[in-house]
Amino acid sequence: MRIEEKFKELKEKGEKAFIAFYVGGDPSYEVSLEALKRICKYSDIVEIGIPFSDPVADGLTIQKADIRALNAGMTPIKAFKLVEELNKFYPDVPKVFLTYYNIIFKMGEEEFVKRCKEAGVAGIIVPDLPIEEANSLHEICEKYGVSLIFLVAPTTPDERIKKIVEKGSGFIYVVSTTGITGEREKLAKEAKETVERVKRYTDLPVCVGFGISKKEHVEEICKVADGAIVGSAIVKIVEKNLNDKEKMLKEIEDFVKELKEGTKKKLLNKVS
Ligand SMILES: O=P(O)(O)OC[C@@H](O)[C@@H](O)c1c[nH]c2ccccc12
Repeated sequence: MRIEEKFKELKEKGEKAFIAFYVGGDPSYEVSLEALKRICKYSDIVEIGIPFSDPVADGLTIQKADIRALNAGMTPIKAFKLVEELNKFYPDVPKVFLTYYNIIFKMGEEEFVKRCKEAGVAGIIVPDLPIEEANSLHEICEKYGVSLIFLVAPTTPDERIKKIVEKGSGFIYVVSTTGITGEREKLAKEAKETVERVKRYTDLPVCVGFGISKKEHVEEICKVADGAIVGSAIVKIVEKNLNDKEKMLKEIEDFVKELKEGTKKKLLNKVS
Protein backbone atom coordinates (compact mmCIF):
# COMPACT_ATOMS: atom_id res chain seq x y z
CA MET A 1 0.00 0.00 0.00
CA ARG A 2 1.17 3.52 -0.70
CA ILE A 3 1.81 5.90 2.17
CA GLU A 4 -0.66 8.48 0.82
CA GLU A 5 -3.47 5.93 0.86
CA LYS A 6 -2.69 4.98 4.43
CA PHE A 7 -2.94 8.59 5.63
CA LYS A 8 -6.22 8.99 3.75
CA GLU A 9 -7.59 5.88 5.42
CA LEU A 10 -6.47 7.13 8.85
CA LYS A 11 -8.05 10.51 8.29
CA GLU A 12 -11.37 8.86 7.51
CA LYS A 13 -11.08 6.87 10.75
CA GLY A 14 -10.10 9.97 12.73
CA GLU A 15 -6.81 8.43 13.82
CA LYS A 16 -3.19 9.46 13.63
CA ALA A 17 -0.42 7.21 12.33
CA PHE A 18 1.55 4.90 14.55
CA ILE A 19 4.89 4.10 12.92
CA ALA A 20 7.15 1.41 14.39
CA PHE A 21 10.84 1.05 13.63
CA TYR A 22 12.65 -2.31 13.77
CA VAL A 23 16.07 -3.38 12.53
CA GLY A 24 15.76 -6.07 9.85
CA GLY A 25 17.67 -9.22 10.82
CA ASP A 26 17.76 -8.50 14.56
CA PRO A 27 18.61 -10.82 16.31
CA SER A 28 18.28 -13.15 13.29
CA TYR A 29 16.40 -13.04 10.00
CA GLU A 30 13.71 -15.46 11.19
CA VAL A 31 13.07 -13.78 14.52
CA SER A 32 12.94 -10.35 12.89
CA LEU A 33 10.34 -11.62 10.41
CA GLU A 34 8.24 -12.94 13.28
CA ALA A 35 8.66 -9.70 15.28
CA LEU A 36 7.72 -7.59 12.26
CA LYS A 37 4.59 -9.66 11.70
CA ARG A 38 3.52 -8.93 15.28
CA ILE A 39 4.36 -5.25 14.76
CA CYS A 40 2.34 -5.09 11.53
CA LYS A 41 -0.78 -6.20 13.40
CA TYR A 42 -1.00 -2.86 15.20
CA SER A 43 1.11 -0.39 13.21
CA ASP A 44 -0.05 1.84 10.39
CA ILE A 45 3.37 2.06 8.75
CA VAL A 46 6.49 0.03 9.48
CA GLU A 47 10.01 1.39 9.20
CA ILE A 48 12.62 -1.31 8.63
CA GLY A 49 16.25 -0.45 9.29
CA ILE A 50 18.80 -2.00 6.97
CA PRO A 51 21.64 -2.66 9.43
CA PHE A 52 24.79 -0.66 8.79
CA SER A 53 28.21 -0.75 10.44
CA ASP A 54 28.45 3.00 11.06
CA PRO A 55 24.96 4.33 11.85
CA VAL A 56 25.88 7.93 12.70
CA ALA A 57 22.39 9.08 13.67
CA ASP A 58 21.75 6.15 15.99
CA GLY A 59 22.11 5.79 19.74
CA LEU A 60 23.45 2.75 21.51
CA THR A 61 20.25 0.67 21.46
CA ILE A 62 19.96 0.71 17.67
CA GLN A 63 23.75 0.50 17.17
CA LYS A 64 23.71 -2.76 19.13
CA ALA A 65 20.74 -4.03 17.13
CA ASP A 66 22.62 -3.29 13.89
CA ILE A 67 25.60 -5.27 15.16
CA ARG A 68 23.41 -8.21 16.20
CA ALA A 69 21.79 -8.25 12.76
CA LEU A 70 25.09 -7.93 10.87
CA ASN A 71 26.65 -10.70 12.95
CA ALA A 72 23.68 -12.89 12.12
CA GLY A 73 24.36 -12.38 8.41
CA MET A 74 21.79 -9.74 7.50
CA THR A 75 22.33 -7.99 4.12
CA PRO A 76 20.46 -5.41 2.01
CA ILE A 77 19.35 -8.19 -0.36
CA LYS A 78 17.83 -10.08 2.56
CA ALA A 79 16.07 -6.86 3.62
CA PHE A 80 14.20 -6.83 0.31
CA LYS A 81 13.24 -10.45 0.87
CA LEU A 82 12.00 -9.58 4.36
CA VAL A 83 9.65 -6.94 2.93
CA GLU A 84 8.39 -9.33 0.25
CA GLU A 85 7.58 -11.93 2.88
CA LEU A 86 5.84 -9.41 5.12
CA ASN A 87 3.79 -8.14 2.21
CA LYS A 88 2.32 -11.61 1.78
CA PHE A 89 0.78 -11.32 5.24
CA TYR A 90 0.30 -7.58 5.72
CA PRO A 91 -0.02 -5.88 2.32
CA ASP A 92 -2.01 -2.99 3.81
CA VAL A 93 0.82 -1.77 6.02
CA PRO A 94 3.26 0.36 4.01
CA LYS A 95 6.91 -0.62 4.59
CA VAL A 96 9.58 2.05 4.60
CA PHE A 97 13.33 1.44 4.57
CA LEU A 98 15.60 3.41 6.88
CA THR A 99 19.02 3.17 5.30
CA TYR A 100 22.28 5.07 5.27
CA TYR A 101 23.41 6.30 1.88
CA ASN A 102 26.44 4.00 1.50
CA ILE A 103 24.13 1.03 1.07
CA ILE A 104 22.27 2.74 -1.77
CA PHE A 105 25.51 4.03 -3.31
CA LYS A 106 27.07 0.58 -3.33
CA MET A 107 24.10 -1.00 -5.07
CA GLY A 108 23.53 1.98 -7.35
CA GLU A 109 20.63 4.38 -6.82
CA GLU A 110 18.51 3.08 -9.69
CA GLU A 111 19.07 -0.59 -8.87
CA PHE A 112 18.22 0.05 -5.22
CA VAL A 113 14.98 1.90 -5.96
CA LYS A 114 13.98 -0.60 -8.66
CA ARG A 115 14.36 -3.41 -6.14
CA CYS A 116 12.31 -1.39 -3.63
CA LYS A 117 9.54 -1.13 -6.19
CA GLU A 118 9.69 -4.85 -6.97
CA ALA A 119 9.69 -5.87 -3.30
CA GLY A 120 6.85 -3.48 -2.44
CA VAL A 121 8.81 -0.98 -0.36
CA ALA A 122 6.65 2.17 -0.20
CA GLY A 123 9.31 4.66 0.80
CA ILE A 124 12.88 5.28 1.88
CA ILE A 125 14.45 7.46 4.57
CA VAL A 126 18.15 8.25 4.16
CA PRO A 127 19.29 10.16 7.27
CA ASP A 128 22.77 11.03 5.97
CA LEU A 129 21.63 12.34 2.58
CA PRO A 130 21.37 16.15 2.59
CA ILE A 131 18.70 17.72 0.39
CA GLU A 132 21.35 19.33 -1.82
CA GLU A 133 22.72 15.89 -2.74
CA ALA A 134 19.36 14.26 -3.28
CA ASN A 135 18.46 15.33 -6.84
CA SER A 136 19.18 12.09 -8.66
CA LEU A 137 17.70 9.83 -5.99
CA HIS A 138 14.63 12.06 -5.92
CA GLU A 139 14.13 11.72 -9.68
CA ILE A 140 14.57 7.97 -9.58
CA CYS A 141 12.13 7.63 -6.68
CA GLU A 142 9.55 9.65 -8.64
CA LYS A 143 10.07 7.44 -11.68
CA TYR A 144 9.41 4.26 -9.68
CA GLY A 145 6.70 5.68 -7.40
CA VAL A 146 8.70 5.17 -4.20
CA SER A 147 8.40 7.97 -1.61
CA LEU A 148 11.56 9.75 -0.51
CA ILE A 149 11.08 10.86 3.07
CA PHE A 150 13.23 13.67 4.47
CA LEU A 151 14.06 14.67 8.01
CA VAL A 152 13.60 18.12 9.56
CA ALA A 153 15.30 18.97 12.86
CA PRO A 154 14.49 21.76 15.34
CA THR A 155 17.64 23.48 14.07
CA THR A 156 16.54 23.42 10.40
CA PRO A 157 15.94 27.01 9.22
CA ASP A 158 12.66 27.84 7.44
CA GLU A 159 14.45 28.40 4.13
CA ARG A 160 15.70 24.85 4.24
CA ILE A 161 12.31 23.47 5.28
CA LYS A 162 10.88 25.01 2.10
CA LYS A 163 13.42 23.12 -0.02
CA ILE A 164 12.79 19.89 1.87
CA VAL A 165 9.01 19.92 1.50
CA GLU A 166 9.36 20.51 -2.25
CA LYS A 167 11.27 17.25 -2.71
CA GLY A 168 9.80 15.16 0.10
CA SER A 169 6.91 12.76 -0.34
CA GLY A 170 4.89 10.33 1.79
CA PHE A 171 5.41 12.31 4.98
CA ILE A 172 7.91 14.67 6.55
CA TYR A 173 9.90 13.20 9.42
CA VAL A 174 10.34 15.73 12.22
CA VAL A 175 13.18 14.85 14.56
CA SER A 176 11.84 15.84 18.00
CA THR A 177 15.17 17.09 19.30
CA THR A 178 18.78 17.43 18.23
CA GLY A 179 20.94 14.40 18.91
CA ILE A 180 20.66 10.72 18.14
CA THR A 181 17.95 8.04 18.38
CA GLY A 182 17.17 6.66 21.83
CA GLU A 183 14.54 6.55 24.52
CA ARG A 184 13.95 9.69 26.55
CA GLU A 185 11.91 10.36 29.67
CA LYS A 186 10.13 13.40 28.29
CA LEU A 187 8.95 14.53 24.93
CA ALA A 188 11.21 17.39 23.79
CA LYS A 189 9.37 20.69 24.02
CA GLU A 190 10.73 21.96 20.71
CA ALA A 191 9.00 19.09 18.87
CA LYS A 192 5.60 20.74 18.63
CA GLU A 193 7.06 24.02 17.42
CA THR A 194 8.95 22.24 14.68
CA VAL A 195 5.79 20.45 13.55
CA GLU A 196 3.95 23.76 13.37
CA ARG A 197 6.79 25.35 11.44
CA VAL A 198 6.81 22.52 8.86
CA LYS A 199 3.02 22.66 8.52
CA ARG A 200 3.25 26.28 7.42
CA TYR A 201 4.93 25.15 4.23
CA THR A 202 3.29 21.86 3.30
CA ASP A 203 0.15 19.75 3.31
CA LEU A 204 2.19 16.57 3.55
CA PRO A 205 1.61 14.60 6.77
CA VAL A 206 4.15 15.42 9.47
CA CYS A 207 5.30 12.62 11.79
CA VAL A 208 7.61 12.88 14.77
CA GLY A 209 10.30 10.51 15.99
CA PHE A 210 13.33 10.43 18.37
CA GLY A 211 12.82 9.73 22.02
CA ILE A 212 9.14 8.79 21.80
CA SER A 213 8.97 5.79 24.08
CA LYS A 214 5.61 5.73 25.88
CA LYS A 215 1.93 5.82 25.03
CA GLU A 216 1.70 9.22 26.76
CA HIS A 217 4.36 10.64 24.42
CA VAL A 218 2.42 9.30 21.43
CA GLU A 219 -0.80 10.89 22.67
CA GLU A 220 0.93 14.18 23.35
CA ILE A 221 2.61 14.51 19.96
CA CYS A 222 -0.47 13.32 18.07
CA LYS A 223 -2.29 16.43 19.28
CA VAL A 224 -0.26 18.41 16.73
CA ALA A 225 1.41 15.89 14.41
CA ASP A 226 -0.05 13.36 11.98
CA GLY A 227 1.85 10.46 13.47
CA ALA A 228 4.38 9.20 16.00
CA ILE A 229 7.44 7.07 15.32
CA VAL A 230 8.87 4.72 17.95
CA GLY A 231 12.16 2.85 17.49
CA SER A 232 14.57 2.38 20.39
CA ALA A 233 11.88 1.52 22.96
CA ILE A 234 10.81 -1.42 20.77
CA VAL A 235 14.37 -2.49 19.91
CA LYS A 236 15.18 -2.46 23.64
CA ILE A 237 12.66 -5.28 24.16
CA VAL A 238 14.74 -7.42 21.81
CA GLU A 239 17.93 -6.67 23.75
CA LYS A 240 16.29 -7.52 27.09
CA ASN A 241 14.84 -10.84 25.96
CA LEU A 242 17.54 -12.40 23.80
CA ASN A 243 17.24 -15.64 25.75
CA ASP A 244 13.50 -15.99 25.53
CA LYS A 245 12.13 -15.54 22.02
CA GLU A 246 8.48 -16.15 22.90
CA LYS A 247 8.55 -13.61 25.71
CA MET A 248 10.30 -11.13 23.41
CA LEU A 249 7.67 -11.46 20.71
CA LYS A 250 4.79 -11.22 23.14
CA GLU A 251 6.23 -8.12 24.80
CA ILE A 252 6.78 -6.46 21.44
CA GLU A 253 3.22 -7.21 20.36
CA ASP A 254 1.70 -5.93 23.64
CA PHE A 255 3.82 -2.77 23.61
CA VAL A 256 3.04 -1.88 20.01
CA LYS A 257 -0.67 -2.50 20.61
CA GLU A 258 -0.58 -0.10 23.56
CA LEU A 259 1.34 2.58 21.63
CA LYS A 260 -1.16 2.46 18.76
CA GLU A 261 -3.93 3.29 21.24
CA GLY A 262 -2.23 6.65 21.78
CA THR A 263 -3.02 7.67 18.21
CA LYS A 264 -6.76 7.24 18.67
CA LYS A 265 -7.03 9.70 21.54
CA LYS A 266 -7.26 12.76 19.30
CA LEU A 267 -10.70 11.74 18.09
CA LEU A 268 -11.96 11.42 21.66
CA ASN A 269 -10.59 14.86 22.46
CA LYS A 270 -12.35 16.33 19.46
CA VAL A 271 -15.70 14.77 20.24
CA SER A 272 -15.76 15.76 23.90
O1 LIG B 1 14.76 5.32 18.38
P1 LIG B 1 13.83 6.45 18.60
O2 LIG B 1 14.42 7.49 19.50
O3 LIG B 1 12.49 5.97 19.02
O4 LIG B 1 13.64 7.22 17.19
C1 LIG B 1 13.00 6.59 16.01
C2 LIG B 1 14.01 5.96 15.19
O5 LIG B 1 14.47 4.81 15.89
C3 LIG B 1 13.88 5.57 13.74
O6 LIG B 1 13.03 6.35 12.99
C4 LIG B 1 15.30 5.61 13.26
C5 LIG B 1 16.20 4.62 13.43
N1 LIG B 1 17.41 5.00 12.96
C6 LIG B 1 17.34 6.28 12.50
C7 LIG B 1 18.30 7.12 12.00
C8 LIG B 1 17.93 8.42 11.66
C9 LIG B 1 16.62 8.84 11.79
C10 LIG B 1 15.63 7.98 12.30
C11 LIG B 1 15.99 6.71 12.69
